[in-house]
This record gives sequence, C-alpha cells and structure tokens, in this order.
Amino acid sequence: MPQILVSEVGPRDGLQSIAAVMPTPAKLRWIGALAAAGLREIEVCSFVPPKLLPQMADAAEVVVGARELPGLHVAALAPNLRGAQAAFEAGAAKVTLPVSVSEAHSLANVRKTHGQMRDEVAAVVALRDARFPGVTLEAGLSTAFGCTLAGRVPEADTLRMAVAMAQLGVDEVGLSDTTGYANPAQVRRLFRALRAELGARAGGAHFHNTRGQGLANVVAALEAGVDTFDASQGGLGGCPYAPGATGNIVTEDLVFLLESMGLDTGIDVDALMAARAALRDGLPGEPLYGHVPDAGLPKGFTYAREAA
Ligand SMILES: CC(=O)SCCNC(=O)CCNC(=O)[C@H](O)C(C)(C)COP(=O)(O)OP(=O)(O)OC[C@H]1O[C@@H](n2cnc3c(N)ncnc32)[C@H](O)[C@@H]1OP(=O)(O)O
Ligand SMILES: CC(=O)CC(=O)O
Repeated sequence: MPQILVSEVGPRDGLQSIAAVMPTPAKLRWIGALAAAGLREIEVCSFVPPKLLPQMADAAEVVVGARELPGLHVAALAPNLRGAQAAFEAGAAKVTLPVSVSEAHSLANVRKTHGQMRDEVAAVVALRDARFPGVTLEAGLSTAFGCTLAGRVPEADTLRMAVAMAQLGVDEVGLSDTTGYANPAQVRRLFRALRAELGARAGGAHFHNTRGQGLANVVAALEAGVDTFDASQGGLGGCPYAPGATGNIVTEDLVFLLESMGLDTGIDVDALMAARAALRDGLPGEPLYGHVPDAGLPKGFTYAREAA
C-alpha cells in the first residue's frame, strides 16, 4: 500500500504568522496530541531572533520537549548558520533552510542575496558534516512557483537553485509555493523536472492555499511521484516577509484526501480533532480553517490501512 508522509508545520509556519504567543506548555500539549494522532514528523519551531518572531523565543525548549515523544521526527527551521547550530545543539533530527528562488524574497526574508545565502548553506552543511552527522538537512525553495515581490519566477531558476543546493550537500530539496501562485500543471512539470535532476534528493511539497489551489496541487504532485507533503493544522500559516502570504493546506483536509485516494498516512482524523482542540485551547480566539473539521468524515469512510 502506498505510504505518504504528512509533515506537520503548524507549530512553526502556523505560529510564525500570528501575533499571539502560545505558551510553551500549550505548544508541547498540541505537539503531543498531533503525534498521538499519527503525525510522524512535526516542524516544531524556528531558530530566529526573538526580536523578529517572539513566538519562537522558546525554540530550544520546544525541541527538547518534543524529543520526549517516542518515534517523532522532530524538525525545525533555521534561516542562518547561527540558527542551524542552535537547532543541532537542541537535538533537532531535521533542519530546513529557507532558500528563496526570488532574490527579492531572499532579501526580504533572510536579508541575504543569493550568493550570501549559498555561503550560509555551505557553512551549515560543513557544521552538520563535522559535528552533527545524523541530522537531515533540507533546502526548502521558497517562491519556487512565483513571488508577490518579483512576480513570475522562471521554472529554470527554480531548477538551477535546486541543483545548486544539492551540489552544496543538502540531503533534500523541497519546493514551496509561499504565496499560493502555483497551479497543478506547473506543479506536475516542476516536480517531474526536480526528480529527474536530483533523483533521491528531490524533496517534498509545501503548498499554501492562498488561491484555493492547494489540494489540486497535491494531486498534481502525487502524479509526479511526490510522497511527502507539509500541511498545517487548521490551515494556519504564512511567511511574515512575503506580502499576501496566507495559510498552508489544512492537515485535516489533506489526510482525508490522501486516505480517500487509498494512500496510507498512518493518521487518525478523530485524533486530529483532539489535537485541534489542544490548538484552540492554546490559542483562544484564533480562527481555524478546514472543510473536514466543519463537515466531518463521510458515512462509511475507511482508511487506506483498513481497506488494504
Ligand atoms: C518562507 C518562510 O516562511 S521562511 C520563515 C519565515 N521567515 C523568517 O523566519 C525570517 C527569518 N529571517 C531572519 O531571522 C533574519 O532575517 C536573519 C537572522 C536571517 C538575518 O537578519 P540580520 O538582521 O541580517 O541578522 P544579523 O546576523 O545581522 O543579526 C541581527 C541580530 O539577530 C541575532 N541573530 C541572528 N541570527 C539569529 C538566530 N538564528 N537566532 C537568534 N538570534 C539571531 C544576532 O545575534 C543579532 O543580534 P543583536 O542585534 O542583539 O546583535
Ligand atoms: C519555509 C516555508 O514556510 C516555505 C514557504 O512557504 O516558502
């Protein structure tokens, strides 16, 4: 039975996009409930200056707490060498480096040109290789499908950046639709090209649902062979440095889509609702999105693992 990895990014992408600060114990309760629902990988935080994103000031504590959850692959985002070192030292199993294909977004997001960001990635790879060899490094290519600052992003630019990152020694290169510009035809084409160029180093898909194309883009990525998808509980999310960025595809809806298509996620939707309650308790008043949470599972729904 085909298996798909749903990688939950709500505690990072979701919380970075809102002003309220979720207290550390509430974050850990939510992350625990997500893991109990079957999420095997969770991006629990980012290692960024607390002055910029106060929501992430407790990043190290959150990684340490999440590592207590048996079997969970604890992931974190780091925008630079300093952040990556802190993530490695806290014990993250995977670190994602946000590398923008659009240089305008790179300057807005990490305050670096492409050349400076390449140097930063090289330094992170060198540190990982020297002192933290077990950690997986992903370059997540932001604005891979288009950018609200630069407009159209040529597909050749995305592929060139992907190859450059693989050559620098990251383990995976994923493609992110930061501001909801992607369409299914483009997604199918770009992921096929990425997989042809990078083979096993071609990573997963990270879609925002800004223009309602998120789940259609998932189906197109599946057709291109992608088996790892980021998603955010309640559809929270959005880059604070990309104008017009809004939430990620909703974890609850993604799991329903995949399971209905006979693809095993290992995730239980009822248990996801308990995690949603933990999120709501930690962030009272924050609107949460999702069709499946509103409508419920259809009568007679079966998980791929039960149908097999
Ligand atoms: C598409 C997405 O959703 S990506 C995720 C969302 N975006 C982000 O999280 C933004 C990430 N960007 C950033 O954090 C910043 O732009 C940086 C850190 C990468 C670069 O900013 P710069 O101002 O150029 O950093 P610089 O190296 O000059 O350091 C500025 C200050 O931050 C501190 N700092 C730098 N990096 C870090 C870090 N990773 N963690 C904590 N503090 C840090 C420095 O020590 C310095 O502190 P000081 O003012 O007290 O001396
Ligand atoms: C790091 C991310 O959150 C990816 C993106 O949306 O560009």
